[in-house]
Amino acid sequence: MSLAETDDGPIRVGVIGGRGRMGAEVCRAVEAAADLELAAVVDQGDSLSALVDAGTQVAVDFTHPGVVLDGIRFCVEQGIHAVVGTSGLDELRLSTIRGWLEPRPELGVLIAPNFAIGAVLTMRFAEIAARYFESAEVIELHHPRKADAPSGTADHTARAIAAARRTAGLGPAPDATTQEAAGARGASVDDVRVHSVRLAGLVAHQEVLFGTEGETLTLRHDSLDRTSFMPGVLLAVRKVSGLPGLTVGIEGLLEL
Ligand SMILES: NC(=O)C1=CN([C@@H]2O[C@H](COP(=O)(O)OP(=O)(O)OC[C@H]3O[C@@H](n4cnc5c(N)ncnc54)[C@H](OP(=O)(O)O)[C@@H]3O)[C@@H](O)[C@H]2O)C=CC1
Ligand SMILES: O=C(O)C1=N[C@H](C(=O)O)C[C@H](O)C1
Repeated sequence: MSLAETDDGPIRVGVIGGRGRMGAEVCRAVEAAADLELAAVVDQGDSLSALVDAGTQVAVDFTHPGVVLDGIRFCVEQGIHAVVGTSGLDELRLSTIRGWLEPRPELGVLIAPNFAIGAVLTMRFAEIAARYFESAEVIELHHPRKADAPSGTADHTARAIAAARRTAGLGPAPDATTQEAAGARGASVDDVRVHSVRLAGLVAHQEVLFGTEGETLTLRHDSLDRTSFMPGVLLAVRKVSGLPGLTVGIEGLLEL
């Protein structure tokens, strides 16, 4: 039996980055779920082979953009399904992962920029709203220990807005700025401005601002605690073995 096959017992879950902020929360959530078993916890300095030794069927990765590909590649080579929350997986990296999966059509890798239901809905609402407004900007706000900027969620949101604007035939958002302090207008992600705030006391938050003649629309989501991500992570863990290939986002699992 390959590691990814189930024997109708609890799903054996391994957590990569299991001593980090998200990884530790995932370990607690898995331990509290009757249909899941925490089989292995791997962190910096540990060998990924512990996942295999423990008979891991689904690995969950919350590590760092610099190492996430190593974990995914290892899982695919070892026949372990993977659920990945780590940010920094751009289109180029996604196509590399698709290439690794080609010889393993039975395996599932699910990557989500954000597992919180409110964040998933915010991205969907933003995509719907985008074509009705001349202007759109994204502000993401996070805890100061976050390694990357902008956040994966903001990057995904901005690209979804940009795609919807293109489909609607909208041109660039109006902006007459000719003089600015470096960074004052944020980063340009697919021509959508994204502003990153890092502030002690915050967890993970995002505002999407839309504006047109005489009105604005603001979408805001707040993850006040990392437990907000757990229902989405556990849903992905339960479903990934039935989703062969690469899946991006949990929208499909929520039937949005
Ligand atoms: N998709 C989503 O819903 C969410 C995604 N995230 C993303 O998840 C990632 C992790 O975030 P967070 O938990 O806050 O970060 P942390 O830094 O708290 O956790 C990452 C953990 O991974 C460990 N690690 C580093 N390298 C390796 C390696 N090669 N093998 C195994 N473990 C390793 C780190 O160890 P050490 O500290 O020693 O380096 C650390 O314990 C980020 O990319 C973040 O953006 C976060 C929240 C929600
Ligand atoms: O690092 C975090 O904390 C988070 N990272 C993800 C991202 O980069 O979008 C998801 C969420 O914003 C929390």
